[in-house]
Amino acid sequence: MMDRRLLSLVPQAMGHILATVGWQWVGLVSNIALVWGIVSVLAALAAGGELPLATAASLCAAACAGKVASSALSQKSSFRASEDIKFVLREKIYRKLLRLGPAYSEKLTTAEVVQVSVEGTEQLETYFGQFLPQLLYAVLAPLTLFAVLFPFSWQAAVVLLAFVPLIPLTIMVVQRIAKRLLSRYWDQYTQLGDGFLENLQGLATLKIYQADAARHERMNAEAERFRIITMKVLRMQLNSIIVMDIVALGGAAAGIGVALSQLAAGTIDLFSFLFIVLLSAEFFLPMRLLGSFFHIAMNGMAASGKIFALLDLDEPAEKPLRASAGDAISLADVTFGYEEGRTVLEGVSLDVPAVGMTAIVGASGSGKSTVAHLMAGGSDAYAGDILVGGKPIRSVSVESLARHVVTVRIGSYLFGGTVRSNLAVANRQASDDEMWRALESAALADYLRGQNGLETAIDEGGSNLSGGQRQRLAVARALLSGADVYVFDEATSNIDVESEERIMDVVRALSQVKSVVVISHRLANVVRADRIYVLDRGRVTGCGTHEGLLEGCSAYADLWNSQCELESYRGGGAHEARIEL
Ligand SMILES: Nc1ncnc2c1ncn2[C@@H]1O[C@H](COP(=O)(O)OP(=O)(O)OP(=O)(O)O)[C@@H](O)[C@H]1O
Repeated sequence: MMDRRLLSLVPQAMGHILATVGWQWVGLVSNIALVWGIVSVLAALAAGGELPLATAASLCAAACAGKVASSALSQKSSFRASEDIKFVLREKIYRKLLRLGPAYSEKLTTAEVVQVSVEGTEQLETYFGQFLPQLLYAVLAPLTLFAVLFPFSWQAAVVLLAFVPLIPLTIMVVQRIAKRLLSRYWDQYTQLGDGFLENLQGLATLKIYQADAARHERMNAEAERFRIITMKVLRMQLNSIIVMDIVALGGAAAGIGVALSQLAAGTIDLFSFLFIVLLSAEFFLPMRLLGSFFHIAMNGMAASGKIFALLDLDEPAEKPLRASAGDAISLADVTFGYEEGRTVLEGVSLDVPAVGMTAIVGASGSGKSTVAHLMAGGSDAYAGDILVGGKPIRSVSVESLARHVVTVRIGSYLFGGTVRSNLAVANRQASDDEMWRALESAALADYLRGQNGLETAIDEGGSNLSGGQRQRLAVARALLSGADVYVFDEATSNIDVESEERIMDVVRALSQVKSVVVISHRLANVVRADRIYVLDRGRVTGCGTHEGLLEGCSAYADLWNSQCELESYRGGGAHEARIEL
């Protein structure tokens, strides 16, 4: 109930929780005083004596003022107890995701992260602001009332107090069922969120293939499963509230029954009887209210389990990477698969020198992009060694790695905004001149001069640009980043041949001063690379220069010849060499 780890997240909350309980207690004392004032008038009225109106009126007025003030102050403290939790948790989740880096999606889904950080933290607000103060108050209030009623009728006070623990006992029984049910509820909730997000992202594709109706039905089925589990949760909550009500009302009735029998026997007077009757419900109200908060708090606790599981995920070490003259990337005997039982790379060894162009070629599906994925720290789940600047990549912080290696691939994301804001993502300090130079290099400057220059509007995902323009803007952005290693993964696909040639000129110039890795289907782009690695079904089957590979690597020669045939058929004829095998 009192989760130490949750409490340690916002240590200042405990003070506000205690203040809330204190003000609630002042409210209870005011209530007792109010009942005292009313009962003294009623008892005097029944006895036919002089009415203590002046004393009762001043007591009631003071009690009412006390109730109003304590209610306002306890609400204020309750708000203070909960106000930090959302901020603290969301900040922790955000920072954790940054530290996990691109590999985070291997461990949890985006929908899961969104749900725990939005709804999960909302429910924890109730846990801190309402449930925890109520938990303490629900113990304090019956003990106070017991002490007050004991002198009037110890028997009634004992009976009333004896019924109070039955409510937490009911809560404990419900908690056992609730824990399992709520964990299933959250699983289905995140599953539904996942499906929804995916369908939304792929909506255009679903529409094109008229597959949206089938997806709609699948989502309906998932939503129905979620509805059923939600109803089960609600039913469990309602049933437990009914049980708690029966215990509370039964306890009050038992206490009143004892007091009534004592009144009939003449062992207590009317004042004592009325005092007990009017305060008996107060014994149970705090516990009963605790029961109502309990369900929201339980939901929050279930979410906190997921939040802590996320916060506890192993993260890459925080060592920064110091660039040195010998900086490069090397893979030594790397074996990797995205799924268990399916190897995508097998014993891959390759070296990327600190300066120069390294190319990776191979048939579709041979594992080229997977090598780029690992070079960018996309996964830790490989066997073998990957060294960046001579250090194991696992020991390099995500931030350092991101500054060191930049990847441009098909569909690199463009943000809604302007050309300037998209370029600033890579380098916030870049001047207009630097931005224009990068755009010039990426063969996009002429087009943008005809538009609104750096202020040209870019729609979300770059949807108002052609595929080639999108790609060229992504290349310009990468050039601005000032990284040490550039990985161009099919970065010039989607681009007309003329622009492709211009970009490849820039890539070649870049490789004179930086480390450049080029992954390209089009071998003409890598003919002048310093070293070419040939991948075949996840294995390196050749390494050398273009000329050397044509002679010594049949897989490369096959690829080259088939591309030459295709391009001469299309009338391209861009290649200067053609060998006969
Ligand atoms: N995210 C992923 N999850 C599971 N399998 C994947 C994933 N990405 C790639 N693969 C699989 O890994 C293998 C290698 O894919 P990869 O994209 O590295 O090849 P590639 O040589 O770059 O291909 P292409 O030239 O067509 O882009 C393929 O069999 C592919 O199905």
